[in-house]
Amino acid sequence: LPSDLSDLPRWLPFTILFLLLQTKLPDYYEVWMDIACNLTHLIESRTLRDVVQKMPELSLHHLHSHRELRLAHLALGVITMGYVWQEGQMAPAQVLPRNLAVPYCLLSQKLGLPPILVYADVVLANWKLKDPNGNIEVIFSLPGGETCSGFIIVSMLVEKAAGPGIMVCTSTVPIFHISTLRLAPVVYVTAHVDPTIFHATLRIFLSGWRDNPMLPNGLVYEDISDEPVLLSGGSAGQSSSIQCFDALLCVRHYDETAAFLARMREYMPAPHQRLIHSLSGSLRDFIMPCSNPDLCRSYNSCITALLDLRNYHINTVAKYVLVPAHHARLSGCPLGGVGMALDSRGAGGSNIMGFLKTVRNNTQKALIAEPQDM
Ligand code: HEM
Repeated sequence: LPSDLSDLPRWLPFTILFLLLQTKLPDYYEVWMDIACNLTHLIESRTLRDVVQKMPELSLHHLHSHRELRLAHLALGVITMGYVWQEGQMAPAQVLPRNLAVPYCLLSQKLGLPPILVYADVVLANWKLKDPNGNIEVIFSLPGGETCSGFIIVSMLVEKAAGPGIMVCTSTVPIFHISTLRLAPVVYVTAHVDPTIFHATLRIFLSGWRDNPMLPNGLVYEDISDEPVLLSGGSAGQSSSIQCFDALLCVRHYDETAAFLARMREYMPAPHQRLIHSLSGSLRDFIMPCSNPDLCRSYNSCITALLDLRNYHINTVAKYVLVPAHHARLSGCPLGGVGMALDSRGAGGSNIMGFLKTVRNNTQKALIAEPQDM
């Protein structure tokens, strides 16, 4: 376990679900909050870039708690995505202006996060209670209306469902309790996320500036670095929960697949990275030679749960990325070949289906032969 247990509340993704109810920043940051809250409107009226350019350059001195820092990172993250992609994929901004770039990079440095919207922002830190019954809603939305909020909330519910599993990972409770992990919330995607809107709108605002043909050289953060910076967009590949399960259950990935997942870890909060690292052990090697059928079955049921999730996810990606891309091509979408640049590649520039199937197959390979009951 990470040695610094004072990290604990920040350490566990699911804990953030219960603790990060910060929805306001000190008044000094009103301008950031106003822009982030009105993002969709400002993008649709194509005025966001003008508004951002006129924004004063704020200092970070009035941000005190970790929660305030995280909320500010989320706010500047959505503003940055809106600024870069306001005009669509065809005309991304090449330079992030100083009044946004400087506080955003300083804040990112403070938090140990990259200066781009990450999963830990847009999902883990982007929710608030809607009513006393525990219903939730997003704090900031990107364009895409209910599809956007639905996508964020479904991902958040997956994190919440993963919570008890993470709890087991960090305790000495017998492993078979992990098989109680239920990732059923992912099925809500189809009810709340419209494939066409996801594909044509939301996906663009989550795109980054690494391996992205629309911003091949990256983005210049004015007065931070003269050289453009390359950063991947937001992806649930940055979910620390799923990587925690892989680590604990010893699901091994290789070559480019492992490299991509490792790169996604760099977009997670440092305490989450440390947790994943500390869980990577030899549980499977311990179970393998053991002849206890219950233990083997419990282990396999965990792997099967992960496998089911990944199979479901592959079908979802086909429905939300590949099918709409095909329709757009058939209908002679005005974006032509250029706008489709993201279709066969994920947010990280990976070949989507090949990558996801390899991850799934590696999960399957972790299954172990169960000994006969004694
Ligand atoms: C409309 C719904 C979704 C779509 C279209 C989608 C799309 C993708 C794509 C294209 C990738 C490839 C890597 C990348 O481009 O970054 C990916 C990876 C991944 N996604 Fe999703 N995703 C969806 C929902 C979710 C949800 C709700 C979760 C749960 C938190 C999730 C978890 C993951 C994980 C963990 C990976 C890394 C590969 C793995 O470990 O299996 N995705 N997703």
